[in-house]
Amino acid sequence: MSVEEKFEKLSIDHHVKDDTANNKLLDKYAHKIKNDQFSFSKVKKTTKDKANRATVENVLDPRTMRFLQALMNRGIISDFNGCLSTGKEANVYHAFAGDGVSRASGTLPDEESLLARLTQEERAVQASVGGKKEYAIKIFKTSILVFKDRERYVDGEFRFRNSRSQHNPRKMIKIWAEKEFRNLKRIYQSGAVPVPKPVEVKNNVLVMEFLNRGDGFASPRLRDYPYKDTDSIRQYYCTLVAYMRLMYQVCGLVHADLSEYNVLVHNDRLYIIDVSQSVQPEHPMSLDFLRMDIKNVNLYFGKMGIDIFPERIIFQFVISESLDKFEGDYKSSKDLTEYVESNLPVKKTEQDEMEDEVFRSLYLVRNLEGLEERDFDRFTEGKFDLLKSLLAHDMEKNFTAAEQQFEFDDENDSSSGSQDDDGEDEDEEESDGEDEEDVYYTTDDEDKVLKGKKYEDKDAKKLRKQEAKDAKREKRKTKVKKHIKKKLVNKTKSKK
Ligand SMILES: Nc1ncnc2c1ncn2[C@@H]1O[C@H](COP(=O)(O)OP(=O)(O)OP(=O)(O)O)[C@@H](O)[C@H]1O
Ligand SMILES: [Mg+2]
Repeated sequence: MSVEEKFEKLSIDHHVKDDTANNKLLDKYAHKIKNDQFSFSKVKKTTKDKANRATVENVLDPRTMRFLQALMNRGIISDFNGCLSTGKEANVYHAFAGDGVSRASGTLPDEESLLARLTQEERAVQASVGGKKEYAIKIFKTSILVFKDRERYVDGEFRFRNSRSQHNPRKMIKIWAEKEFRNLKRIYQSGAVPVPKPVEVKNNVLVMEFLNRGDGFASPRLRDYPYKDTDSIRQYYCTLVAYMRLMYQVCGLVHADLSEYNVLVHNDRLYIIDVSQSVQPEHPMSLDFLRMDIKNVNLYFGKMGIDIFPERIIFQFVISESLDKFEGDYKSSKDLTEYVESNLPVKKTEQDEMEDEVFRSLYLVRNLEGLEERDFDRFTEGKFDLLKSLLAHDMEKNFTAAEQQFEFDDENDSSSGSQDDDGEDEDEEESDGEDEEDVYYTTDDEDKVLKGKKYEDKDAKKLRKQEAKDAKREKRKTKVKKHIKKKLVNKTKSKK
């Protein structure tokens, strides 16, 4: 029996509906996907049979299988078990940790054990009796439909920006998995917000700690969590609001897909998952993503029948730099709840709802530096809302959307010298065929980042350099040209 056949035999625990919907969507638009160029270049480059790249469940193509086998060979994982979830962008599998001992090179992995599937009960027994560490393995799909949607998160994210890679699904997926790994690591190391511990990433395969409910099942999503009472709903709500602020202020990230589906309740604490799309506050759309996160969280908890806080006030709470820092215990949901409750008023009146509606329709920019040329007309027509007041001032000024005024930050004007206008650009230093490199990132206890083969320090250095370069380039991209800024300021002055 072929590997693919064996894999098809594995049953899928849940999300089956999602998968059917996904397939329907894929069928409907399959003819519109232009993948001829992609397969053509691949065929040209290699003499391998196209079947080598065929995927099982859109995920486990032979190459991915080889990575999994390599993980087993290196003793990172032992048994690779069943599928925990089949989602839009990735499948998540269960595996037991290996003994950490590399098999002699050339040892062929045992295909049987790679595809062996344990029942939940067997997993629970092995974990409790054998004391085995469990991992969740997230394998990103290389489907082009899904991949297309990712660009807006990676565009403008200078840590991962690599324009050429963005047109190559394989490279893109690698960036995506790496992005999730690095975001997880950043949050995990902060200690402020619970996330599964990241273990390793290689191409489209991410290994992390498995959050176990204790009986072989994964810990439940917030969406499926059986709350004890209203108090516990309220406490989880406040904790999640606090986590948004801590993620922003301490970890420097906006989740960008936060909802009851991407939060697990593990050992009575909320764990944030699915951070591949999370962006830094510098990302041009970070505030839009944050607003969306807040809306999702409020929508869910509002439906759960508790009092919620106004969206714009949560927004301000998350980004305010002048607000007192949280000084309680990160692990205490009581402390987190108190912190949130003492800073945020409950949403009560119709006026509050109206204000939130206006807030949802606002066009968010970070400041005048983030104003793009194409927005100039909208701005001058008065349709453009600059949230400078919201960004710059603190809670005392209790932001009301209706009171907003345009404000200009011209303090950096002198720094935008004439070089702004010459559009000079640095050379792009991008290497092709990157996806062929055997690069691993791992997190061990000393936070040592290991990289595969001979590229050990070179890669880290390259990445750091690229980040700095991209940051500069990104800044230039969104900088308003000096003459436009002048026009803009003059125009507003004359309006006053
Ligand atoms: N570390 C983990 N421990 C336990 N279960 C996990 C872990 N990571 C993910 N899961 C399970 O897998 C599901 C999907 O994970 P995730 O949200 O990261 O992937 P996804 O592809 O974005 O899924 P979707 O498209 O459905 O949002 C989660 O809802 C959760 O049930
Ligand atoms: Mg998810």
